[in-house]
Amino acid sequence: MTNHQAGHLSRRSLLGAAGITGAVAAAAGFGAGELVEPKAPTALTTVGGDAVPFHGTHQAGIVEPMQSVLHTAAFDLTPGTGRPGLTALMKRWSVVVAALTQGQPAPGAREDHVATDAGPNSLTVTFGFGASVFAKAGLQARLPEALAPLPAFPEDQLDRARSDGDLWVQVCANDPLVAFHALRTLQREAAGKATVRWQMNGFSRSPGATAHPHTGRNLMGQIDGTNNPKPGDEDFAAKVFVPAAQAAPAWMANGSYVVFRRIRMLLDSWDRQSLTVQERVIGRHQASGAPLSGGTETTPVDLEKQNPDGSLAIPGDAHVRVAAPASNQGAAMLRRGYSYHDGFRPDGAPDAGLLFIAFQADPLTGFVPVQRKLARGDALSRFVVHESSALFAVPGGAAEGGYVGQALLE
Ligand SMILES: C=CC1=C(C)c2cc3[nH]c(cc4nc(cc5[nH]c(cc1n2)c(C)c5CCC(=O)O)C(CCC(=O)O)=C4C)c(C)c3C=C
Ligand SMILES: [Fe+2]
Repeated sequence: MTNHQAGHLSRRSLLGAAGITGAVAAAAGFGAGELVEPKAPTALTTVGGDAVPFHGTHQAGIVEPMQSVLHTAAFDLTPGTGRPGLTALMKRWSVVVAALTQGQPAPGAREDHVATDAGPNSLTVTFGFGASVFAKAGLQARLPEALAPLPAFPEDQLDRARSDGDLWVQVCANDPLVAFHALRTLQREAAGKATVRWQMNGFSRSPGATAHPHTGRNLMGQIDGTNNPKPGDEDFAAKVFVPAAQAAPAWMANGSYVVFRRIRMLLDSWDRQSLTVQERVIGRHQASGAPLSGGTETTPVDLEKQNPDGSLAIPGDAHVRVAAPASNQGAAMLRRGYSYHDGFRPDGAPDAGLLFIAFQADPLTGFVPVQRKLARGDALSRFVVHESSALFAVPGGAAEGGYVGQALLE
């Protein structure tokens, strides 16, 4: 039993006792609640103490379970930074992140105490390079073909100021102060070399929020992420990471490509649909996440299954049908999206949706064909608007004493 559960139980039993004595308490002139002893302070739990290694074959923040808080930002190099400045920045960012992810202060930086006592809280920081940085740093010869600009998809309403960028950072943690502190530290360390181009904030379920942990939900209420490739799958690495042996360019060995899309949900319109319509749009039951073809959340989707009247159990334009690898020559990606809410728009509608983040070995055989198909025939597209877009090369992880991007920059 965790400290939290113990606290909860003792409070519940105390409340039970208070129920019995409530009448006596009221008669004595104070509420029954006041008889409840304050909960004992909870020590730093395993949530706060959890640390994810920074060094490794792959960067952290890709295969790890999602944390509850996301900050993601793109930086542009300041004029004149060039390759030496970029190299110095990646070295410095790596040193700082290696420390912060282990709950240590950033070496050589003034301690601001924003995250003091908070523990590492599963902090991960993932770095990427956008196509635009290669010319600025004199690295055109090392630009991966896979970083070719994403095509324009029908119905895209992209804000270019909140798209693309030279460098990408994804900061994830199970504590908002830890996440903010990491992002702010990265920004400070970039002074004179790079400035923030855009920044967005996302959230997911808190660790321990449910006694039956399952795949998280998005702001439409759906369980989202069920049919993601799983780290235990035989072909997981081939789908998500650039194989070291055949990496082209070689510096992308063990790296990945991340597609970022800010996708606003038209929640007022969504809320006006019946549950039946909502479930047919996705092809899964809302409460359980089970496919409309039957079973439980984890039952494989049966795209052939028919209803007694001969109609398809999973409609022809259902999101899971159109997005499925089976409908896209096996195209797959690891989705690690976060919800966002940026208040309300002038018309009163929530400015909210999904910060879609998907890692794959090659976007040209991952995201691009799937999004092409979704943009043409996905029932969900009536309820979403793609507002920002970016593609970044995410190099492999740093070795002890090394830094992210070393193979590119040296
Ligand atoms: C181009 C790729 C995709 C975009 C963009 C996208 C947006 C998007 N998706 C949901 C909600 C769900 N998606 C689900 C499954 C799913 N989605 C994609 C791809 C994109 N989604 C894939 C490849 C899959 C898996 C398909 C399969 O193999 O079955 C699901 C079902 C649960 C799950 O498997 O994750 C939901 C729910 C939203 C709301 C959204 C844009 C806002
Ligand atoms: Fe999806």
